[in-house]
Amino acid sequence: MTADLDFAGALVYAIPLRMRFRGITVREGMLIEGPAGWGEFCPFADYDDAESVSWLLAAVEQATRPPPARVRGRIAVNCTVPAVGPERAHALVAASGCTTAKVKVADHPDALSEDLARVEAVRAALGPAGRVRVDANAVWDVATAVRSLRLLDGAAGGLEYAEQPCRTPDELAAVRRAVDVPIAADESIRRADDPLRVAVAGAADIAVVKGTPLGGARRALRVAEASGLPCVVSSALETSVGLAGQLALAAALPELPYACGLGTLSLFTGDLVGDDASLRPVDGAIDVPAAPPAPDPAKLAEFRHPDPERDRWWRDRLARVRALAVPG
Ligand SMILES: O=C(O)CCC(=O)C1=CC=C[C@@H](O)[C@@H]1C(=O)O
Ligand SMILES: [Mg+2]
Repeated sequence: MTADLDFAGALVYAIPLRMRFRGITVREGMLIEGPAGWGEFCPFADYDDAESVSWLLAAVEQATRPPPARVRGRIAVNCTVPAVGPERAHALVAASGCTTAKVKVADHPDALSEDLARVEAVRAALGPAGRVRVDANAVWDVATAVRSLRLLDGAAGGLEYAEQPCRTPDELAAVRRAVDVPIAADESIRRADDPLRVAVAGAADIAVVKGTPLGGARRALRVAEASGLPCVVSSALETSVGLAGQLALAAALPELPYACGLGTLSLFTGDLVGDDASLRPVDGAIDVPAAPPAPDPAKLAEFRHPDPERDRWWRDRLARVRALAVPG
């Protein structure tokens, strides 16, 4: 299946972010061309080779197969608010055109007062009809999650949901029993040994499905079905090339009751496709492209990784992950 892919000609990119997100300030990855278009291979540095196999499968699916059948052509998205001060958070939300915002919280051990101020500012920017969700990226213990979520729910004037407050499904279930805020599972699904078998029903109200780390749109659709829960599609900070695959997933899900976390190009200083093809939200939603957009040569020249050692690191990583994906 991978014989048609131009692995040797894969391109390594580096795009600075506008603000630190998930501990990174520059997003790196690779673009790979195949018979159906371009795919993006961009596991974060903390994903080891074995965990990166599914990221490669997502790139291969997109470069070799057409997107799955869609049931919608436009995807409502949330504004993503990193761990920034309240003024910046307010400005980001006000400029986004979105009516839902996802606020990063628990960025460091003493973050709660900053988190409360950020959430209040986001509510003020959205007005009473907007929706505010938070994401703690699995760092709280159960007691801290329960205490923090009660306070954040108050500061937000009602939270839509809390994403991955703790690490394990058992901890999520305990938090879910103790608070009124709905719970969404993210890392419990995308970093599970077998996302098709992970039991999040009972531990969560909502499943966050990310097509890129889950092995592509088709595999993510199976994970969504196996979860038995309403789903939110969320980005893994791809350029427009990889985001197209995530939008294809969001377009194919039978039900999509929540805004998706796919407005993340606002965190980037640039993109790899032309400005007219860049998958940025307009009025809080993104139109699903018919096929993954092709990179623009001028943008590739601008964002080609400037460090030859880093370029080599990505090529070596791709070779190792390919060897794991296709043994022998
Ligand atoms: O869901 C969103 O609004 C944006 C995407 C997002 O938050 C994430 C993207 C990439 C890595 C993750 O740590 C992070 C998440 O935890 O959901
Ligand atoms: Mg998350």
